[in-house]
Amino acid sequence: MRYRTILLFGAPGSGKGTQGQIIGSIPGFQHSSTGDIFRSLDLHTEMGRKFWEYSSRGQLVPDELTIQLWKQYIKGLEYINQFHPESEFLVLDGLPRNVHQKVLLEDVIDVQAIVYLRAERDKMVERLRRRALKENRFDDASDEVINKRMDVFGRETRPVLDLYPQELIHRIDATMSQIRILSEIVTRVLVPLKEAVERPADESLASLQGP
Ligand SMILES: Nc1ncnc2c1ncn2[C@@H]1O[C@H](COP(=O)(O)OP(=O)(O)O)[C@@H](O)[C@H]1O
Repeated sequence: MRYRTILLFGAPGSGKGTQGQIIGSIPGFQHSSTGDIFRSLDLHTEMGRKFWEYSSRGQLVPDELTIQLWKQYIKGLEYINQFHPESEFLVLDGLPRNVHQKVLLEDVIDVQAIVYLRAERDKMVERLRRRALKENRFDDASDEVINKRMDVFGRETRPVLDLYPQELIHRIDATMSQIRILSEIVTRVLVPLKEAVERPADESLASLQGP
């Protein structure tokens, strides 16, 4: 069974992580961020070193490694009973990040909606500079690395959107307040999807129970 999936899509600094964390606290939605998974690695391990090596230069970690790590992580969540794919949506943040990753994931995820958080590049660069001060992230540490990451988004990640059916894509202005962005995502995407999966079960239950 492929995971029912909502993609959180947007450039670095668009606010995917903030929204993803909040959405992940709503019952029925499992947030999974590849950036968070990478940052949780011990930098002394082979995988941790690879992450540091690429991300500190503003580059993507190689695709096979990324997908392998993510699959292990999500299987682990299923195994310890923290993710229930038969009843929950996966909210994927930071994956797929290029066309090859999209292809590698095709037999694993069933993309039912895409939330695309959009803002002008300058706005997002400004946010990343502020985040660097607050969160001490080495991939936000210099304008050079930040600009490199924005270029990678435009060149490798943004084209992925063109490969999905356009009716799945919900474009949302990432410069609005966080609560308004959340409200848009909830009403335009989460409620309709959740009600659509719950409806058949309810209806069949109702028919079992009679009038
Ligand atoms: N799907 C992915 N493929 C390759 N590298 C990734 C992927 N997701 C995250 N990374 C690595 O982790 C870094 C941080 O990612 P993330 O937390 O999503 O930050 P941001 O959205 O600000 O770029 C990326 O710059 C990249 O090096």
